Amino acid sequence: MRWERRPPPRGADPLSTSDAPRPPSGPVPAPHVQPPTTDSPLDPAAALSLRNLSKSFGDKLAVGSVNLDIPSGSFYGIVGPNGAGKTTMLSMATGLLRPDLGRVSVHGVDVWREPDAAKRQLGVLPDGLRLFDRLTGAQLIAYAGELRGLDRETVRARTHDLLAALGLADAADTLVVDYSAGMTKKVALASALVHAPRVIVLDEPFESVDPVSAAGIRDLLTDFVASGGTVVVSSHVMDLVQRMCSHVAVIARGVLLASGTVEAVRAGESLEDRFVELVGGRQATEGLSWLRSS
Ligand SMILES: Nc1ncnc2c1ncn2[C@@H]1O[C@H](COP(=O)(O)OP(=O)(O)OP(=O)(O)O)[C@@H](O)[C@H]1O
Repeated sequence: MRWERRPPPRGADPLSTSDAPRPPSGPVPAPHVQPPTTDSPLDPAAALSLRNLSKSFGDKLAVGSVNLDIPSGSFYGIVGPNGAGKTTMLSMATGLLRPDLGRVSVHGVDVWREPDAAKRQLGVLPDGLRLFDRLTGAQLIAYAGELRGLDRETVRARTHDLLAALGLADAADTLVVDYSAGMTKKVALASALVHAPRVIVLDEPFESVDPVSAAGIRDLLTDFVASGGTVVVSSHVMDLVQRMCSHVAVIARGVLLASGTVEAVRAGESLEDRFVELVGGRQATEGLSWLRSS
């Protein structure tokens, strides 16, 4: 499918790291080059601008004072260990979860003060999204398009294009409840794209998706970025992020440890090695000696 041409991406950002407190143990500090701070104004030129974004669940700090600018036209990876706060951060950034503190804007529009205007610019694939699964794939995408105010003809044409682009044409009239996990992910992605957003935010988009479909989704996202759109993707697969993304942010225990271009963050190492260094190394498995065969 084709995407509208948009202004070219901004130049690569220098490495930046958060001014937020570091987790209590382990991480190796990254070089520190003028990151946005809690007091910096939201950056209207950024696709997403996060300031002092914070959220606790009871006593548990899920996200602590994240400051981050995601450049327009970037393919931005968010990486972190399980429970790091990625989903919580992305949910707050896209208007799905109200922050305790902080602000976020999408192309200069405040997500929590002007939610309708902000959400028109956003396409979101949340983790574990519940869908109206008694609709067919085609009906679900069309429903998402009409909710976004598109006229019937545009919805019909885009639904057709998206089903074809994501390899779901043969399942267009199948109920979503009968889709596999990977097909469900793809139809949710199609529903997030139908209104042609400027910024696409995807939480674990490749989970449960077969390699051929994953390559198709990657191509679609790469085309979208090439046409001036911005993609933000959380993933645990470092190799994929290193190959696919122009920028990356590393988050652990709710704190941003490093952010910037992939080249700058990995600093000559593989992203995976750098990630392990930043988040505090591997976990010991000595305690599982009973699991080893004798
Ligand atoms: N609704 C909730 N209620 C209570 N605690 C929550 C809730 N959502 C998240 N948390 C906690 O907040 C922390 C961050 O969770 P989050 O889902 O944002 O992490 P994540 O980086 O997306 O993890 P994963 O990679 O495993 O998906 C975790 O400790 C989690 O247990």
